[in-house]
Amino acid sequence: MNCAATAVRFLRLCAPCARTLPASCAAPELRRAGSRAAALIRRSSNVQTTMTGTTERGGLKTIDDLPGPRLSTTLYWMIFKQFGHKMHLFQGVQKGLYGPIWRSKFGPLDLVNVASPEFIAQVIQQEGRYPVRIELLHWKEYMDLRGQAYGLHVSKGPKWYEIRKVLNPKMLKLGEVSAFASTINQVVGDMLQRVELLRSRSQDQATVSDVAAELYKFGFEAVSVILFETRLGCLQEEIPRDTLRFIAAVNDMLTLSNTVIIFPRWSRGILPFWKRFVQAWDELCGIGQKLIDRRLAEIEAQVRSDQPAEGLYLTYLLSSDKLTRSEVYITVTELLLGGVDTTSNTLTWTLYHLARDERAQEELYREVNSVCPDRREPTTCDLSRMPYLKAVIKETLRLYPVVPGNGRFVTENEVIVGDYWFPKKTQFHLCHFAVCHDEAEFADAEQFIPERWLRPGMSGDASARPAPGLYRHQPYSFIPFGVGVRACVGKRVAEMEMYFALSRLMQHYKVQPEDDATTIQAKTRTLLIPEKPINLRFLARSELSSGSQ
Ligand code: HEM
Repeated sequence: MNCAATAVRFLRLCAPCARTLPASCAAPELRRAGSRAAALIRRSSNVQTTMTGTTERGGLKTIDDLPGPRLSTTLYWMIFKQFGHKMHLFQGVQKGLYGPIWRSKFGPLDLVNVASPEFIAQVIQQEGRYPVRIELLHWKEYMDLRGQAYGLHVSKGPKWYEIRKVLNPKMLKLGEVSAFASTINQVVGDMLQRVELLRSRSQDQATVSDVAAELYKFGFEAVSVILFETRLGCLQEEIPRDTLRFIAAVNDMLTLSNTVIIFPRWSRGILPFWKRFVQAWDELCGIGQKLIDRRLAEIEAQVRSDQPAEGLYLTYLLSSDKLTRSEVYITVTELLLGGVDTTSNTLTWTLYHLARDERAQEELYREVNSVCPDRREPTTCDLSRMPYLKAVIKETLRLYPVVPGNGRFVTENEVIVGDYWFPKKTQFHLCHFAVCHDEAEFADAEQFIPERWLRPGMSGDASARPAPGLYRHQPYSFIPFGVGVRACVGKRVAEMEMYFALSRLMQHYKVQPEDDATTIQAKTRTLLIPEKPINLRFLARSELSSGSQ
């Protein structure tokens, strides 16, 4: 994929104000670090705003003083060194060459890359009240073409915040999200049945091929059941035709989005991409709208017959009366876009590592089994007693931050990072992957060590391997769900899906690699995905000797 497209896709997912960090979005240590960074900026800044609102930059350097590759150098790395699909690794290479802040140009983008937790914290501190990740002008153009309302990705300023204010309470509050638990657990049950079916069909009665593709179906079904309050049948043996069309439309729109953004507007009549992009959006919105309208008709019928209209997220949105119908359509669609392959790829990488790390897998199994003996289905309350489970997911997100780079297009403020001054409308690229893999931030950074997320003594296993210093890291060195008011709105839902799915998979199966010798690398297609299919063996614990059950 073109490097500009890849960069754009990074930034699409990734986008606002540490000063207004809500409790739901950031851990206390993150907020403390945020205030430290703000104090640092205030102290070190010698920028003064004059009466006319212009800024004297004092002794600070500007964007033109930043080191960074020429376009020809970038192209050389992309094409000849084959970093086009390894943008996550490219962050580290460039950091090694230019230090923790550098400039790079990709197609239409002029990026300031920051790759240290301190600098990331400084950008976030100055991002303003209504942060933006990147301007998606082609999405806006589509919405204008169809006269549609703007959703989370196109709305700006207070309008964006109004939408977030409606979405947040039912998505980010732990207590509220628990209402989704039993529904998610049903979907997990279907996923387990599908694993059984696939095993039974495999030659060795154990292997599931392309685990990421299977978990994608799980991710799609799990988030859709909350958003549309309808089962789509993604995990059935025969996936319904409309569901297949829906899945294809999501893929097409996201893929074409990356192509369309890099071509100038005048090429739209000549090249086929814009037309196909519009078709994909039409299909996606059409199916989404149909699902929402169908559910709305059911709710209206319930209300007419004096039955309580109980539902999950859609009922809440429709009944909140704070969003127009058109805003509900687009918002639900955007939640779906953010919520499928993020969760599924994280789960895939988790299983991949556990399959190769018997000790960690057994530690996890022991924990799940001690909290929920005899394969009892875990509840949200049980999850709170599974620190190792959470540590395993965190460690996976550190090694494979599924959104490896985030973005901030800072429009409200001039920004100071280190001893550089940047004008308003500077596009920052926050190199999260590079930071997560930096030895200076994480001891044994390339190793899968869930214990680093446990406080000393939290793991039940005396032979666990944490070493002194393993537990410490700077809070902004690990922000897989982003940070601030613009952070991921689906974080709680994603965690719940992953915790239930992983704990129940562990209750039933011991996971092994199909082939020990093959390691599978990550590649970037916006998200960090496996470069080739991951096949795993799922050995039924009920058939194993009692020691490893
Ligand atoms: C492992 C799972 C997930 C990861 C790692 C993840 C990560 C992220 C990141 C890094 C951002 C950008 C945040 C920022 O700019 O500070 C984001 C935004 C977003 N995520 Fe997630 N996400 C995940 C799951 C989900 C799920 C399940 C949903 C939907 C239910 C979702 C919906 C969204 C939406 C709508 C945005 C844009 C929010 C806005 O711009 O206001 N995500 N996510």
